Amino acid sequence: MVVKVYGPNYASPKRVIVCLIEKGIEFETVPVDLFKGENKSPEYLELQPFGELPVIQDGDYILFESRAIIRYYAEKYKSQGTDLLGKTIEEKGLVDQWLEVEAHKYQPPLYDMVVQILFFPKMGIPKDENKMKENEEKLSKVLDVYEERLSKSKYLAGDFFSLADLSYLPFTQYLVGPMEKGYMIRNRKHVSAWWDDISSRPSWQKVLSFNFNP
Ligand SMILES: N[C@@H](CCC(=O)N[C@@H](CS(=O)(=O)O)C(=O)NCC(=O)O)C(=O)O
Repeated sequence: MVVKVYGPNYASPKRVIVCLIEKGIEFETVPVDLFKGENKSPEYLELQPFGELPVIQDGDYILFESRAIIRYYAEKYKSQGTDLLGKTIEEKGLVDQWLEVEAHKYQPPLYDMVVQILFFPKMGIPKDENKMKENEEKLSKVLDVYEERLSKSKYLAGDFFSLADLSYLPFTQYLVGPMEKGYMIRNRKHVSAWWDDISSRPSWQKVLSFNFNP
């Protein structure tokens, strides 16, 4: 059964897509246009009651929350493609730790900035400069922790690329790309080297090359 990924144009679904590519899992995409409110349609809400992207359909199995989805496929296809979970229970613990840090410390301030810089202008909503400054300061403190960690370890969970690193790809791409805040990465030597390493992976380059139809 081919996995259906809803909302390929957006960052959280890309977190799932890059994982499927790393694992060599066949998928197809179903466009969902947030600006047309298609994520609030009854059909979509039937799949994802919070009306957020992504959701996947794998036969009768439906799953939402991008990090739950990548954990599911990393486990289900553990012996296929790149091992993204670590080998020992201690490594798995560190993968989970840095995945949780990404979800609860890195993503929230960055998501607020993404919405303000990339979404608000399309919706005619003015930026809140104070909020932007506050979020950039929060994100900067989190990146300082990564700089320290990555001065001791090639990847966040250890000397292997894992879900913990993969999870950072979509939104950090926004940061260094359309948000024009790449200096937050480049000003940190070890974070910069880590970003160059993970973002140059063929899987992520493939995601960037897709011309997903909105
Ligand atoms: N924790 C969720 C967050 C999903 C989420 O916020 N998705 C955004 C799209 S993206 O910018 O994260 O890619 C969305 O649907 N936003 C529309 C909305 O919240 O109504 C996940 O990781 O799947």
